[in-house]
Amino acid sequence: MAAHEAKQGHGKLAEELRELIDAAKQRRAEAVPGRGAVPIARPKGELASLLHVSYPARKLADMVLAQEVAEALQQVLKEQRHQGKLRSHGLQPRRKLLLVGPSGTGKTMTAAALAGELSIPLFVVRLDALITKFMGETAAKLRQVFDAVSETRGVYFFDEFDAIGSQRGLANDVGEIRRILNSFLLMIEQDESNSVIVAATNHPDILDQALFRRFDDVIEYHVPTDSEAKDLLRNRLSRYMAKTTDWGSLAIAAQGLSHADITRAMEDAIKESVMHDRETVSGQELLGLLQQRQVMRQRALQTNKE
Ligand SMILES: Nc1ncnc2c1ncn2[C@@H]1O[C@H](COP(=O)(O)OP(=O)(O)OP(=O)(O)O)[C@@H](O)[C@H]1O
Repeated sequence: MAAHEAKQGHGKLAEELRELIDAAKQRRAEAVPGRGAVPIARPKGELASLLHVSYPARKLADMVLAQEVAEALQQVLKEQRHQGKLRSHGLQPRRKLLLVGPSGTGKTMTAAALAGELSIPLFVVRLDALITKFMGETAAKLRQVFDAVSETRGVYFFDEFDAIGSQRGLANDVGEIRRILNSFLLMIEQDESNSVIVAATNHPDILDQALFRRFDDVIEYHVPTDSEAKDLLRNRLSRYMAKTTDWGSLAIAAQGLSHADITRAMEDAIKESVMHDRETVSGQELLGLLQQRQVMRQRALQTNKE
C-alpha cells in the first residue's frame, strides 16, 4: 500500500504508512520473550557453514571511538532507523560500509554493536568456507550469501576482506581471485536489500580501487590516542583502582598498543586480582602488563618485517 501511495505521488501518506508498519514490526519483535527485539534466524544447509549467526547485545557506547568514527557510525544508525521515510522519498539509507585499520581497533566489535543497536542478527561470513579452490563453487557460495542478505535483514560481516578484495591473488592465481572479486563487485552493486553489509580489512593498500566506490562509507580506525586509551582504561578499571590513580601515566605506557592489546592487559590484571582474592588492581602490576604487551608488539612488528 505504501509503495502504491508513493507511486501516486502521495509521499506523506506513504511515509506515514511505512512508519506505522515499522512501529508495528518493532512492537511485535519486542514481544518476543527473552532476547527482546531480535527475530530468530538460523542459516540452514550449506549456508550454515558459510554464515555464523549471533545476536549481540553490544552497543556503540561500549566502545571507545575516535570522534569521526563515532559520528560516521551514528549517521549509519540514524539512516537505518529512518529507512522507511528515506525509501519513501526514493533515498537509500547508508548500508554498505568498509572499515579499515590495524588489528584490534574495533572493526569486528563495530559490526556487533551495529547489530546490537539495530536489534538485528549479526552474520559473520566465513571466508575460509567461502573461498575454495574451485572458482565456480566460490561464486555460487557468494551468491548464496547475497541471497541470504536480501532474504534476512541483518548485519553481514566480511572480515579480512582483502582475501576477496585484493588485487593480488590468493595462491598466486591472479585470474581466479580477480573473477571472485568481479562477482563480489557485481553482487554488492546489485544488492538493494535492507541488510547492512560491513567489510573490514587491515590492508586497505592492497584493495582493488574499484571496490571503494561500491561502499557508502569508508571508515578509518586507528590505535587509540592517549585520551582514548585513558577512557578505555577508566571504563574498565575505575571500580578496581584507587581514586588517585594516574591514568595519564598508564595511557602513556599504552602508547602504540591497540584497543585489543590494552583490553587484554586489563583483563590479565583483573584476573590476577581475582585469583589472589584482591578487590583492587594495582597500578604497578597493570604497568608491567602493558609493558609486556609492548614487548609482544615489538616482536610481532619484527616478525612481520622479516
Ligand atoms: N574501539 C574499541 N573500544 C573498546 N574496546 C575495543 C575497541 N576495539 C577493540 N576492543 C577490544 O578488543 C577486542 C578485539 O577487537 P576487534 O576484534 O573488534 O578488533 P578488529 O579491529 O576487528 O581486529 P582484527 O582486524 O584483528 O579482526 C574487542 O572484543 C574489545 O574487547
